[in-house]
Amino acid sequence: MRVKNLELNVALIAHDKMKDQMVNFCYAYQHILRNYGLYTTGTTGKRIEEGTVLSVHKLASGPLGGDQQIGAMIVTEDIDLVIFLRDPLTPQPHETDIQALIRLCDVHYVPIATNLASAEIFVRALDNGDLDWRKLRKKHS
Ligand SMILES: O=C(CO)COP(=O)(O)O
Repeated sequence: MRVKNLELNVALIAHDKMKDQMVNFCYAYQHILRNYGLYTTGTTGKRIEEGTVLSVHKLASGPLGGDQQIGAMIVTEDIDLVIFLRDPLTPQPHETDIQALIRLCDVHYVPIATNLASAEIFVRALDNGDLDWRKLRKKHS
């Protein structure tokens, strides 16, 4: 049996048109995701909890500052992987917050998947232990 690993935390965020995709993704990988601390923007988290067995920590809704709250957690090394299913075809009122979040991932060496194809690879990598190096980074931060 796998020991629950709360040392690594995953952020899950989806724009409105991508929320069904996010719920389906979380449903398919809930056996992996349930082993990690899960942090979401507000509406994404609500949808994930309605559609899966997962419990998540819900922050503010994205347009109201949720992306910035996740960004602050990245700065303190409290987020180790970001799955952000962005809608590339719809302008967002908080585009600057979105860009800031992506930038902080690059600053702090946090892997970020912005579409389903990369999300699947990353979640399997997480399960394989490929992101365990993040624990060392947290330890020394
Ligand atoms: O807008 C978002 C990310 O930029 C997502 O926010 P919600 O999960 O609250 O819809």
